[in-house]
Amino acid sequence: MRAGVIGAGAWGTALAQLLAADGAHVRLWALEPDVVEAVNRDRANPLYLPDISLNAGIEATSDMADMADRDLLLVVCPAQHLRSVVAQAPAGVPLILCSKGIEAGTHLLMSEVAAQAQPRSPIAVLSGPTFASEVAKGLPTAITLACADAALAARIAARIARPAFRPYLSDDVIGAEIGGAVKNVLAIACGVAEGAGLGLNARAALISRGFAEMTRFGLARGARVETLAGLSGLGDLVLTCSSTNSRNFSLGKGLGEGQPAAALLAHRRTVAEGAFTAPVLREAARASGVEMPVVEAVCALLEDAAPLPQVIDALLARPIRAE
Ligand SMILES: NC(=O)C1=CN([C@@H]2O[C@H](COP(=O)(O)OP(=O)(O)OC[C@H]3O[C@@H](n4cnc5c(N)ncnc54)[C@H](O)[C@@H]3O)[C@@H](O)[C@H]2O)C=CC1
Ligand SMILES: O=C(CO)COP(=O)(O)O
Repeated sequence: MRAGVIGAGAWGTALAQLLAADGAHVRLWALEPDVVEAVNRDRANPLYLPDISLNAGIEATSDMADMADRDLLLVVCPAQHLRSVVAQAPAGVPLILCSKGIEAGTHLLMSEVAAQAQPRSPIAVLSGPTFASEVAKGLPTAITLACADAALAARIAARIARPAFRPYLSDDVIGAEIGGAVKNVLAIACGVAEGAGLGLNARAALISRGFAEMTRFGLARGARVETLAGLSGLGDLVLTCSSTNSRNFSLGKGLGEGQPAAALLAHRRTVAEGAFTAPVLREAARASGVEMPVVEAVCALLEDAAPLPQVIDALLARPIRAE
């Protein structure tokens, strides 16, 4: 299968590197002409994935028409741009969605957005605990590949699996997407706990109670609990809530240290999806009557709606209830 990757940020570049590891030709669409030039001329993407020497099989382009001869397209743009990016992609080619988020305004998951933007294209979702730099270096990684069509999932898995990159198959597309979207918001919360010096007990509490929120929201949207407890849910939650390698965790750490959200978010080149997902998730959860107090707290901090001590006190003062 001839693969194309749409989006040359850290994750798209790392996935192109993975797919080209066996000498295969991979076409990589980048928004920025500088990125196209650096990949083709220097075999590098210093803007988004520094210190990685890229495989010779990667050919970058800024022309979406160059994707027309691909058998498979990995979509790796920020979630809020997925609709417009997918609309430009060639029709009818299987799309593997790698972005993590929920669309603002519509509350749609990426598979739902892509189905509207390219109704003829089969859809799969690739999501899990996968820091781009580690995948690019060939470090061992496992990931969920979710697709309603088992035969297509098997074909994709055969194309993307490597000795150190292990996809696990699922038919729960919604579940795989909800885990990836919600964990980014919870990683901000854990970053706040780190930045504010609240300790490791607080982090473990946020991970566990955050997972309860993810599960409530996921079940309301038709996800299966075992998907949420798998790589794309709990697995990614644990990864992103534990390390400053996560942009979302780092953003939260800044908030916890008392830096204003507006300053932290201004002029960011790399994407911290949780900042975009948080208000959308709050709206979607409220609309379906799902309680998400940790998500509400993250929104309050991102919007500078209340001082940090007050947000922490409000979470701790919630009524005692059954776990
Ligand atoms: N970096 C990682 O380790 C992982 C990232 N992801 C997800 O992949 C998606 C992309 O993230 P990264 O590759 O990390 O991005 P990044 O933060 O490294 O780079 C930003 C990307 O946004 C693109 N962009 C900016 N404005 C755009 C526009 N108007 N239209 C289309 N694209 C635009 C840039 O061209 C660039 O590719 C996100 O949803 C993220 O959550 C998923 C797994 C791992
Ligand atoms: O999704 C990721 C790892 O699975 C990357 O997390 P960040 O976007 O927080 O860096």
